[in-house]
Amino acid sequence: MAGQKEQFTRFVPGRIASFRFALRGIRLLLRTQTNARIHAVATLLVVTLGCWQGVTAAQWGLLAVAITLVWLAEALNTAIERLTDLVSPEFRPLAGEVKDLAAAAVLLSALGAVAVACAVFGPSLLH
Ligand SMILES: Nc1ncnc2c1ncn2[C@@H]1O[C@H](COP(=O)(O)OP(=O)(O)OP(=O)(O)O)[C@@H](O)[C@H]1O
Repeated sequence: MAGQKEQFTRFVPGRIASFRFALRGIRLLLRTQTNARIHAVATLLVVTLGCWQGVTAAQWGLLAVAITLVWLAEALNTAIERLTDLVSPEFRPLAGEVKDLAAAAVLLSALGAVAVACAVFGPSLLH
């Protein structure tokens, strides 16, 4: 019983520390990546438009998935870029391909988000 309590008292600060590391990653993303700041503005615009248009719960779900995928791709792209610079600071075709592929993930997710935004907001904006 005492052991379980001790484990729990160690578990909670560990989880809080992990959460703080993740928040540090988000701050790093916003501070260093112009694209992340563009995503932040786009996210605010979409949420504002969604509130203004009174979109349905299902549409909010679609928008949330699309927005999350773009942020996820941007965070992983930044991590991959940094890891590539760490492993291969010199110019290497393979390192370039790794970065291009990571950038492709961001572009694909952004195109998907534009498609979702068009499907959700298009009909009401056109009328
Ligand atoms: N070490 C390298 N070897 C070969 N090509 C590279 C290397 N580093 C970068 N490149 C090429 O330059 C491109 C831009 O790389 P860079 O690290 O500057 O990303 P970035 O433009 O800062 O990306 P983002 O705008 O997402 O931050 C890569 O997609 C890749 O084609």
